[in-house]
Amino acid sequence: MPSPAGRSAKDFFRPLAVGAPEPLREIPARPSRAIHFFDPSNPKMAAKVPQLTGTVDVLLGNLEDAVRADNKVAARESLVQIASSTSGLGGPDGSAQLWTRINSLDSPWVLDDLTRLIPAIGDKLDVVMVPKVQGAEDIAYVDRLLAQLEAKAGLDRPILVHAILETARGVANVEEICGASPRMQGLSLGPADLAADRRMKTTRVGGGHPGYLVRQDPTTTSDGVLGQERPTYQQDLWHYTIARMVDACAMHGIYPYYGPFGDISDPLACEDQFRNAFLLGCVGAWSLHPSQIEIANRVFSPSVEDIRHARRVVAALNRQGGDGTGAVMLDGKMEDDASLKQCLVLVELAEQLAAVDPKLKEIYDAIELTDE
Ligand SMILES: CC(C)(COP(=O)(O)OP(=O)(O)OC[C@H]1O[C@@H](n2cnc3c(N)ncnc32)[C@H](O)[C@@H]1OP(=O)(O)O)[C@@H](O)C(=O)NCCC(=O)NCCSC(=O)C[C@](C)(O)C(=O)O
Ligand SMILES: [Mg+2]
Repeated sequence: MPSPAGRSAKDFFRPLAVGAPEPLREIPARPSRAIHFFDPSNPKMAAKVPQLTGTVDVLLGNLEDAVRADNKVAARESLVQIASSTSGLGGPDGSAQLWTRINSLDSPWVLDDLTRLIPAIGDKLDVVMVPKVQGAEDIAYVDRLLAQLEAKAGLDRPILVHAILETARGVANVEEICGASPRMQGLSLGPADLAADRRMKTTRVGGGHPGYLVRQDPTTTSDGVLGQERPTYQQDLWHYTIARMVDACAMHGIYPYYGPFGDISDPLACEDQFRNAFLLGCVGAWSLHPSQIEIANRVFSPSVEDIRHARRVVAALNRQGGDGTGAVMLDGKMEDDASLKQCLVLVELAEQLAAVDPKLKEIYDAIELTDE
């Protein structure tokens, strides 16, 4: 049966152009807690890139929305200059990955974005983020074009593709988008465009809304008197979409990300939104302002408490049988093969992060287990 992208199984991992690099069989789990957006045409932001390189997992040169139309060419050219001149940025050995968000596929700029960037800095670019992806056909278009450009540029490493879900059709097609190409690295939520496309009645870039709530039922006393207290609980507008993204990504072995939180002045709500996404299965979020990098780095790194608990569960199950099967009691709770698997998710993530973050390594290494 053909894949959603129309390719048979035997052709799925064939390069789409003669001389293009072999597609990857597995998407590497490179830490990407914060994808930090900068406008390369903004001199102040561009000047901050070298100092951010050691502090953030991913730097993304944004060419799409938030870059003025009359700055599109300047942004593209400045990105070429920044990628060529910043040490430690991009490529397999970069201390920060280099991503770009190209203009949308129906825009007048996108063809020049790709034909300019790939030959000039294709060896540095790790991931191309494609906005407003509607279905597998959009990924197929970018996939073939990237293969042609990689072959022409003589690149030996395939550039990966990340799709933003920001239309109702994109959400409806989320599974086929994730499976459309071996280049697919992950998905981000685009809450602002998605809200507009869905005709939601919000005006924010991500985050909640005080009107989206549930209210507790009225309470009555034993005398039948109606109580006045009716607490309300704000709900998460993005839960449904994030949950769909997480399942689609897990099914295809790629990575889900929350996306942007536009209220820079509310770090607490930003942290909560990021943490919800982390707990549901996302590996990172976007940072739009330098102040959001620390929030994402902290939230998307497992806590000391989680790692201590996870290691205790691993140790307890190993003590029992050595192969991690069976059931044990720890702190009054049953732990078994399935809770072990959850704990291993956290332990493996901590190892990946410690490999790139020396401060975190020190913190995780210092955790002591009190059990015998
Ligand atoms: C919000 C803004 C206007 C506040 O910018 P500001 O200059 O007013 O803020 P500030 O607090 O005064 O900035 C302090 C310093 O940090 C710099 N700075 C500030 N931001 C950055 C940055 N990102 N990277 C590097 N440096 C930055 C800024 O230039 C300044 O430098 P200075 O100390 O030399 O004066 C600004 O931060 C910004 O433009 N951020 C990026 C916005 C962006 O990329 N938006 C697009 C992604 S969200 C989106 O597209 C939606 C989506 C997914 O498509 C969909 O939901 O549909
Ligand atoms: Mg958008």
